Amino acid sequence: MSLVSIQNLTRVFDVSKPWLNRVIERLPKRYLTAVSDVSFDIPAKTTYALVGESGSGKSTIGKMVVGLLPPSEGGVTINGIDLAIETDDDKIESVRSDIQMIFQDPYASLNPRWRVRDIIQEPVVARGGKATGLAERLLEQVGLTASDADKFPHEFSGGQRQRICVARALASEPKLIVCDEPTSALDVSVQAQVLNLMSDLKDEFGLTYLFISHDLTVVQHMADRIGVLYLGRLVEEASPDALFDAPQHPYTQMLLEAAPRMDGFGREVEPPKGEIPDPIDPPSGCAFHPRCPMAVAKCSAERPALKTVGESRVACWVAQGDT
Ligand SMILES: Nc1ncnc2c1ncn2[C@@H]1O[C@H](COP(=O)(O)OP(=O)(O)OP(=O)(O)O)[C@@H](O)[C@H]1O
Repeated sequence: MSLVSIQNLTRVFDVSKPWLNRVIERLPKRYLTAVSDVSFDIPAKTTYALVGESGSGKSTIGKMVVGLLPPSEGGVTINGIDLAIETDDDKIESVRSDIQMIFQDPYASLNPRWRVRDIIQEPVVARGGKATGLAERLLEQVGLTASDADKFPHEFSGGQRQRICVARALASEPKLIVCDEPTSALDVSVQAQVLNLMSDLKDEFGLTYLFISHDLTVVQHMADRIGVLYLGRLVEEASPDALFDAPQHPYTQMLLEAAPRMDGFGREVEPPKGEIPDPIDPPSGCAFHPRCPMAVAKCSAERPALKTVGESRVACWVAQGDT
């Protein structure tokens, strides 16, 4: 059984303006579908990367996986338990303690008034656990020193702060860490160091990662499997080798063209061409068709499902040879 199983996950936001609805009666409600019918599994001790442009639904999926946001439809099970419907408090607590999240901005996610020791130990202390020496041990494991435990967050650089966030995430011995753009706020030179650290810790602690990024080249070396999201839907899923060697979906091809193809991490990436459509009023058929250089008539009429093509699963009529 996979550690994480995501089935037909959908999240719709009501984006009507309540004050306007009060003024103008019977104004139709407006809904934004941020995530639509997304399914994938993450086997234990592997890294699944979700990649897509801003607004493609990556963070919304991350929040549903950690239980911060309930799905509108479909669900997420972790070790077979669905946090949105489970009623047994012990089971909910055991799943919650297995999951941690690391956010993009290490500046915002550390309490500036707390010493690093208290920040790292907090998840353990909050559960009534023993934390003596824990912060010092974890700081050394993330490449800082035990004496850093007495300092405050402002005494560290951005990369060091993200290391503190990693140490805090490890404190409760999680099985799954959801990493939402963990390096994109960092200097290019520091990004690779933090990514390498996260890879090493994964092996050392047997971690499973859901890794969210807008940059395919960042996840190329970390991921066991990559899912490409476009306007809330998975459009391609493959291993990094298959995706980089033979991308099937025109959107994946566009993302790869926008990214420099050299080895390494974190270089400046040009945005892909064309405008992202309005998610409140998405295009018919395949939502990518207005930007797609290969689109045919069928693409605007019918939405393709994910099907296996070569070593990928891809949702594209042209790639599937079914035009
Ligand atoms: N609470 C909310 N209420 C209304 N709309 C939301 C809410 N949260 C997200 N959205 C919308 O859902 C869509 C997906 O957002 P999400 O943040 O998941 O995308 P993302 O791929 O993580 O983008 P980014 O890289 O910019 O964070 C966007 O159109 C966003 O505006």
